[in-house]
Amino acid sequence: MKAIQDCYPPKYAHCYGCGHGNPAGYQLKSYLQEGITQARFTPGMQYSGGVPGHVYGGMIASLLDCHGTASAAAFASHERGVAMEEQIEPPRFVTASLKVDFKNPTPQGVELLVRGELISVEGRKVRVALSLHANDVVCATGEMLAIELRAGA
Ligand SMILES: CCCCCCCC(=O)SCCNC(=O)CCNC(=O)[C@H](O)C(C)(C)COP(=O)(O)OP(=O)(O)OC[C@H]1O[C@@H](n2cnc3c(N)ncnc32)[C@H](O)[C@@H]1OP(=O)(O)O
Repeated sequence: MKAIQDCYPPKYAHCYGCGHGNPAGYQLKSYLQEGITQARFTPGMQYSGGVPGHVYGGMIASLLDCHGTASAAAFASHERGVAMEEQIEPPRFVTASLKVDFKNPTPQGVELLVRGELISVEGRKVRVALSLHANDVVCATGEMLAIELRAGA
């Protein structure tokens, strides 16, 4: 299955979160399956938080950020009855607002699961509920408002 981010036009390949053309970035890949989006990522040990063995909060927020905008694009496409990979110029979303709740420490050295569920699509505005899991424990939850870029942006 093609990742949502792999459907973006080449000009977005530099994205720190997901760009395949950014060797210093995460190169995150998100997938929409049965109404839920998922991505898996293991942060390097350099993303240590202040407490030894815990992942830095900003890293967690950035995973939710990139996965959330990819989710918004996939959910909006699905609502319009067309898959991401079927479009020459699929919709692109940026984060207008991202709220993160840190529920439990996120352990380092563990593969993290990031999930997204659609809350609503309202014109160019898509709201996504996000969560980040480690070893089946919910470490963070979030809510994003993503806005679709206008044509030509
Ligand atoms: C393309 C590759 C993207 C990769 C994504 C990776 C994830 C990211 O890191 S994105 C980077 C961080 N985000 C940004 O830099 C975005 C900066 N902000 C902007 O560019 C603009 O404010 C933008 C595009 C979000 C909205 O601007 P614009 O297109 O002019 O829309 P605008 O008319 O102001 O707002 C549209 C609607 O959204 C609402 N809205 C906009 N911002 C917010 C907000 N922060 N909170 C609540 N509502 C908002 C407006 O009220 C409006 O609602 P309605 O249609 O009901 O009146």
